Amino acid sequence: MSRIAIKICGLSTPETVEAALKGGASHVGFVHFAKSPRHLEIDRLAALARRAPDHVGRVAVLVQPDDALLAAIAPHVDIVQLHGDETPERAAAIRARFGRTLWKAIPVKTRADLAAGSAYAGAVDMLLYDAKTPKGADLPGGMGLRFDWDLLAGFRPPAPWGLSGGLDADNVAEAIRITGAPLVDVSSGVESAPGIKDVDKIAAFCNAVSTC
Ligand SMILES: O=C(O)c1ccccc1NCC(=O)[C@H](O)[C@H](O)COP(=O)(O)O
Repeated sequence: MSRIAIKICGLSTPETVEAALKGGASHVGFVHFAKSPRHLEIDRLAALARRAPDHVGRVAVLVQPDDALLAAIAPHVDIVQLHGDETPERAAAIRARFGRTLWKAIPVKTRADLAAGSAYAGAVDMLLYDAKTPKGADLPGGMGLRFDWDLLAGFRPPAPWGLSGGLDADNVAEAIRITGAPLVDVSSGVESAPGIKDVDKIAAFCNAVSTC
């Protein structure tokens, strides 16, 4: 396994889950959000999550989930990643009620956006700095967009953190060099088309991270 944690997100087939595991991913991510090309119904999400061994974190990516959805999905994963406009109070309540490790995506376009993470320190276990998607976009993540990594150079995140947004095998080493990210998260950059993961791209991404 790489020194830097790797989350391959938006997996939707057994073959691509296996490719992530073979590449040494520390986390595998599954999206439950109807507008996403990576959306998985709960039974399929659960079946894919079961393929990961205990040392690999299984992450459910959710957007403003209500308690009923959380009750249905949380038993199948180790980590819930909140990727919507959930408040710190709602995040803390979810963590307390469902007993899962909680990650919160922080959408970033400008330096001012980084500050939003502070309010979640103590309420969640990890902050995932991800590129902000355009107003009115169907998806709050998974669009292959990147933000200016220099914003994170010298920045002291208020909690454990990871980097996301527009990463791929060609740019991830530079992103890690600039930001010092301890975890990198990728979706579009290991796809051949939206929602279609590519086993060779997953291998290349994991390989690129392992050289860092
Ligand atoms: O991937 C999606 O379709 C998605 C939908 C709704 C909320 C979040 C989503 N993805 C979140 C992720 O964790 C992605 O890995 C992250 O945004 C990076 O995506 P990309 O820039 O495509 O690598």
